[in-house]
Formats: sequence, C-alpha cells, structure tokens
Amino acid sequence: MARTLTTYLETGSRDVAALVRQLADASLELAGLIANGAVGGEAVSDVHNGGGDVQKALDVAADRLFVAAARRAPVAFYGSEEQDDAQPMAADGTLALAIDPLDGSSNIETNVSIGTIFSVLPVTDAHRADPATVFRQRGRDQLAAGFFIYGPQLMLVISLGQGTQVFLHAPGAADFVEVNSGMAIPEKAKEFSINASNQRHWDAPIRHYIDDCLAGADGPRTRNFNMRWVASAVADAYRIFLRGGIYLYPGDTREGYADGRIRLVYEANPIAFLAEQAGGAGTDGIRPLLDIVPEKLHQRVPIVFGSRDEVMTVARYLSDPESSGRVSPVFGDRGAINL
Ligand SMILES: O=P(O)(O)OC[C@H]1O[C@](O)(COP(=O)(O)O)[C@@H](O)[C@@H]1O
Ligand SMILES: [Mg+2]
Ligand SMILES: [Mg+2]
Repeated sequence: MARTLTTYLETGSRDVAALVRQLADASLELAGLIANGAVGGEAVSDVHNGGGDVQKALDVAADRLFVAAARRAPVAFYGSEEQDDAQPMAADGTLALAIDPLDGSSNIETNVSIGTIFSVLPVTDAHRADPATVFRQRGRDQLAAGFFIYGPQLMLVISLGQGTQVFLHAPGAADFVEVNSGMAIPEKAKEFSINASNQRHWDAPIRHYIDDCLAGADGPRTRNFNMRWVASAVADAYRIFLRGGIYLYPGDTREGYADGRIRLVYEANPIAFLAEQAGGAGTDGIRPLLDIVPEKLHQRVPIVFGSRDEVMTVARYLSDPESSGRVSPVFGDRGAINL
C-alpha cells in the first residue's frame, strides 16, 4: 500500500511535517487557481521582484498563498523570490522557509508545467539574535527541500534528508500518495538542458561542452545527445531525476547574467539537495552548490545539476585550460571562465 504524504511526514520532525503539510495544502489551492485560469501571467504594473524579474499576477497570488501557509506553521522567517526582504514570522518558530512561489513564470500563459520550489532551514537562537544570518546557511544544512509541479499531474518531489521521494495528488484524492520511495538519477545522461539561444554569450568551455554534445557519436563524446528546455526548472529537474540528463544555466555576458539566472537560496540549493539525495550532483560548474555560503537572499549562481558523471564532465571542461583556449569551430572564443 503506497504511503500518503501524512504517513511519510511522520518519519520526519514534527515541525517540518507541520510546514510541509501547510505547503501541500497551499499547492492544492494554487493548482486550482492555475487550472481555472483565475489569475494569469499579466504583469502587475512594472514591479520587479527580488530576482529582478517583472512580477506577474500569479507570482504575487502564489506568494500570498505560501505566506499564509507559513503563518500556519512554526516558521520564524520567510524568504521569497517575490519579496525584497526576508519576513519575520513566529517569534518562537524553529524553521526558516526560502521559496520560489512560482517557478517558470515565462510559461504561465502558455499552459506549460510550472511549479513552486521550497527550502527548509533550521532557526536557532543565534539566528534570532542576528536574522541576517538565517538565509546565509549553506544548502547542506537544509532540513528538507522540495518542489511542486503544476502540470498534467500535481506532483511533489521532496527530501527530508533520507533520499528523494515523489508524491502524486490525483484529482479529488484525499492526500498526496507516494509514487516513488527513492529516486535514483541514472548515471549516464542522454539529454542536456540549456537555453541554446544564449550560446553567443557563453564562455568558451561551456560552448565547447555543448558543441561536443551536438557533435554526437561522430564527435569526442562518441554518443548522441537529445536536447530539452522547458524553461520551468521544476519540469526539467523532474525529467532529469527520472531518466537522467543535465541542466545548465551558466553565467554569461548579458547584463546582470554574470552569475546566470537561477537563485542560490530558493532554487539552486533545494534542487541540488534533491539531486544529491537521488544520487546525482549539483554544482556551480565546479563546486558543490550545497557547500557555498550564501551572502544575499536573492543572489544568483551558475548551476549545473543532474547525472553525476555528466556534472563531473562539465567540471572537467571548465577546469581544462586547453578547453578555455580552444577556439570553438563555429563561435570563436570569448575568454576566461565566467563562474
Ligand atoms: O527564460 P530562460 O532564460 O530560458 O530561463 C528559464 C529558467 O528561468 C526560470 O524560469 C527561473 O525561475 P522563475 O520563473 O521563478 O524566475 C527557471 O524555472 C527556468 O529554468
Ligand atoms: Mg524560479
Ligand atoms: Mg519564480
């Protein structure tokens, strides 16, 4: 008999269970808003969020739902992509929640899978004494992490630190039900995920890595690669966790993209936690993401995650001076590594 989310949460700490339950209930409400098109992708004036993006109505609506959810749980601090500053909540709360309430915002009006990404961190008296330190905890210190996917299925991919599990909420069901009790990311990647329209802005080693994947069986990789780019990290992540692959959002030369687009605290860290718990890896190209000490809530970080072997291969390209010096056959060279 498959476990319900309630049964699964009993295996973790009481406070984490209480928070995840509230997040799951809020996800059902958000899934309803998305399904009936009540709130869409219209920009809400020209307000920019912490990540520097124009906010959309659904971004704001999602954030409101998760603020209310966090207030019903033992959360002392709430850090959201949709708010400039972290919000203090329950003075005696034991947890901090970092969240991307709506991931994949460019897909809101296109009926493509979108999601919510969350990271749960501990709160100690030292954090309460100096709240600026709450979201400067390394990703390795997370108590739990997960993401919801609002797609053909409402899905929760979650880890409490004992592997990565997957739950499905069928329409009309009483609870999320476990469909995978231990994800294991295949070691070998056959697909890569990157926004190829940015190719001219990448550093040489990334261009060379993608060139070699594109060269396929006749090239240095001696096998063919497929490509997928949903532009919703949660959808790309779940596919990669399920059948292997690699996701890259490197830094590039565009204004404001020196560290790429993905935010460390509430996107990269939770995804890297889930990836490592599923036997995969997540780096900034070279270093494990979970070991990076964040400086700011909204700081961006270059990200490479997925099948462990492939993530290590990218690190070899980035560490190989020959690769940096190599002139790409098509795109010419563009200088030093930008990590
Ligand atoms: O639009 P781009 O540059 O292809 O980037 C797409 C990436 O940006 C994101 O949408 C960033 O998340 P938000 O939508 O929450 O800002 C990821 O989900 C996705 O992988
Ligand atoms: Mg996002
Ligand atoms: Mg978002």
